[in-house]
Amino acid sequence: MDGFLLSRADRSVHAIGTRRLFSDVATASTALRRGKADLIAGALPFNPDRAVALTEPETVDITDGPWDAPADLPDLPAVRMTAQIPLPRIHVARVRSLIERLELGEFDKVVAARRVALEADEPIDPLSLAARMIERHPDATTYALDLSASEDRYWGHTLVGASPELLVSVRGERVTCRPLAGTAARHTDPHADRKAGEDLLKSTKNRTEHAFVIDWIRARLTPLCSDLDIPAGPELTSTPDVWHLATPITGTLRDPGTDALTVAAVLHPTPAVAGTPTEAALATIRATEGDRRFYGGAVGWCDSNGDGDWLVAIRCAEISSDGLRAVAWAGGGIVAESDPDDELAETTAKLRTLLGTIGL
Ligand SMILES: C=C(O[C@H]1C=CC=C(C(=O)O)[C@@H]1O)C(=O)O
Repeated sequence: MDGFLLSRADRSVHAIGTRRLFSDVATASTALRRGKADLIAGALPFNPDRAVALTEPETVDITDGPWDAPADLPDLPAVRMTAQIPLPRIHVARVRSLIERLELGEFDKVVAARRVALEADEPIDPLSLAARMIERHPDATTYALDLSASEDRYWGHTLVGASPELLVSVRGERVTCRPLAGTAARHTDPHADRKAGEDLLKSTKNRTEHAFVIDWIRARLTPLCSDLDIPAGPELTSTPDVWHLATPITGTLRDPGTDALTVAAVLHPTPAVAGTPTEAALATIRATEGDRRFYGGAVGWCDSNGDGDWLVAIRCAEISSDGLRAVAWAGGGIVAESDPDDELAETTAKLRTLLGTIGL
């Protein structure tokens, strides 16, 4: 796939071609400010020290409403799961040992993720997968983008997902964030489903997990924003697969010249994907999981006015250049009160976003 797609219910951005590559956020932001680029689109990796995948595209098509997929996209092939990394029982054991370290006070929160490897006999077309995700997750922001602009090992790889989590949106001076943290699986029985949501909203463990994210966003936005409006407690939101705790946050940029890409880089990685304190969480994630690549990163666009939308790159898969292999990730925030088996079940529910879309 050549290009970038970000589709949500009210608006979609579809960009094609590469006019220019950017090695880091500062260079990209400077190009926008100096009028050397009209729009930059792409992704920041989970690890802020690794290479970004940011480009100025050749053409950009911005339309109202979700992306209107062409009728001639190839069908999605049958896909099979070939590995779970780590094995589910190892994920449970890993979470158990993280809880021990949390109880000792080594850190306050850490996000533990696992991944599944997928194989197909025919290529998975990233845009076909995106079109299917838009249908199945109309309230999420579906994204699909070429990662080739990053390091060579991403040549021809694409990232496709449907994220429910807005990292930041900037329109003029107005900044909006909608962090998520705290999860419960949905149920088919409406009564049980409603109760699962209500229980989540009351859960001290989940509210604690959520509060770390809000504290981080408050601390990172305070130097950048005046009139920061952060509700006292979270609200409930849902995807077809899970309930989440969400907090809608708004603020006004002190310097109207601050662009959306810069704000995204200041906020990333929030404790919704890393943990608290951030450095200790990142070191632990690196040691246990290795490189998360672009899972848990940020994906979005920013124009020369500084406006833009950046989503947390979750509920996604990275597809190989031949389209025959993919890796999907899901993680969950671990705090001292977490239960290891529940955490495994939570990642399974989150993986449904991707796996359910491809018929697994
Ligand atoms: C890290 C993920 O979800 C984040 C977003 C919402 C809820 C989360 C949680 O409850 O742990 C996570 O912070 C993921 O989907 O892989």
